[in-house]
Amino acid sequence: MAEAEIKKGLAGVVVDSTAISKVNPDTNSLLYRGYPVQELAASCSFEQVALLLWTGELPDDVELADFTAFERSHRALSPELKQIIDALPTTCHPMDVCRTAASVLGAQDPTAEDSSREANLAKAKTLLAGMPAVVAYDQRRRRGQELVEPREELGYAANFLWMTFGEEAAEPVVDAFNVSMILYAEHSFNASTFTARVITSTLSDLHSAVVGAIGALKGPLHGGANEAVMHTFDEIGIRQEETAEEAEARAKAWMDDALAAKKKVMGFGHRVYKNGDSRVPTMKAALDAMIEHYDRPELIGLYNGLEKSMGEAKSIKPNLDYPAGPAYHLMGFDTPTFTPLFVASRISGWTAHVMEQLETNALIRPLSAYNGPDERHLA
Ligand SMILES: CC(=O)SCCNC(=O)CCNC(=O)[C@H](O)C(C)(C)COP(=O)(O)OP(=O)(O)OC[C@H]1O[C@@H](n2cnc3c(N)ncnc32)[C@H](O)[C@@H]1OP(=O)(O)O
Ligand SMILES: O=C([O-])CC(=O)C(=O)O
Repeated sequence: MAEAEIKKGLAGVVVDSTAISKVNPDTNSLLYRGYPVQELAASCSFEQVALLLWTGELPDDVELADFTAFERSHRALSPELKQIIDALPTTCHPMDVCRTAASVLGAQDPTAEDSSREANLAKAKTLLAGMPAVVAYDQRRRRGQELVEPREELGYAANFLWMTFGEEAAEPVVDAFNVSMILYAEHSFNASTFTARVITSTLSDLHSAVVGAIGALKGPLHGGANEAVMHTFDEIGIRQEETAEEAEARAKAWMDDALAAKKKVMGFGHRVYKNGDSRVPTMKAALDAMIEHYDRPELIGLYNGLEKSMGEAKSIKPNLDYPAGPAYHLMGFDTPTFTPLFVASRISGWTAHVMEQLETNALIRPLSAYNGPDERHLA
């Protein structure tokens, strides 16, 4: 067999088609089912966007009301799942709790083995409705706080914040959180979605695909970067008494040192976008709103300092995780909770891909080039 060219990391390889989203690095745009993500973020709720991703169309009033009623009645953490979460050490990463919870929810679901589109859509809706309670409760128990029950009169974003903090969030915070959920929802064949599609391609079940996707998202080269951004801010040092200019100067110096030491700085760079991530301007605007709301100008100084230095030294632009990290910090989330927030959102995209994969399934099984020892024999 002729030697095949190896495409490390599948970079530049088109493995299948999708109608769910279009990432276009040339125009720096992202469409969900044809709609620019910025327009969706400006006008829609996360619930509407999830339905769009799953069904291909934005819901009409009746469809939205049906889903809203379903979502609001499936938010509570079951006593069994709560007990399992309580048994996990608080030293484990919250992504481990998410992964475990998704697996438990699969094991508890009587329709888990039914991979019809109808059953998978119902499972996707149930998972999306149930994950906020897992993420919120896990952060609370680590702080020694009690479970907060969901409130049916609140929308998804407002209720998520309510269950996490036990108080009603201000409107600008709910809006910024809703925007982040929409921006994180879907991004074509990224590593976690591809993982979900690989698992689905074996005709395994939807929950298994989501569990695998959570594992793939955890790494700092993917979803884990939103936490890593905050670790960078912490390493530079957040000094509330500082002006934005003072913070910017320290951040620039930190970045210069980091790049001189050939460090990879999380929150920058992207496999597909080489000219800036299409979602960053919208998330940056949400971060700006949070900075204003909480009156924390020093954080924008850190943000600008890192971005400028990276841009000047390497022309590498921030990705979505860069503004999302400090925005979640300002909202009050603990840093290790950031990637679970990404999970809660991306469940919509992952499950849409599971359903799409099954429509025209082919087992995903690439080839490898062997570079081990030549054939040899025992004695
Ligand atoms: C929501 C998301 O998942 S978005 C992605 C989140 N991930 C991160 O923020 C992690 C940091 N970024 C990175 O590691 C990379 O940019 C990736 C993995 C996202 C994309 O990487 P790839 O397309 O594989 O590019 P690769 O890692 O080969 O980088 C190309 C060059 O840019 C440099 N580079 C890329 N990103 C960074 C970075 N964040 N910091 C410093 N240098 C970087 C690389 O060192 C490399 O330089 P070299 O050619 O001199 O060796
Ligand atoms: O597309 C990617 O490789 C990573 C990403 O930005 C995402 O999953 O949102």
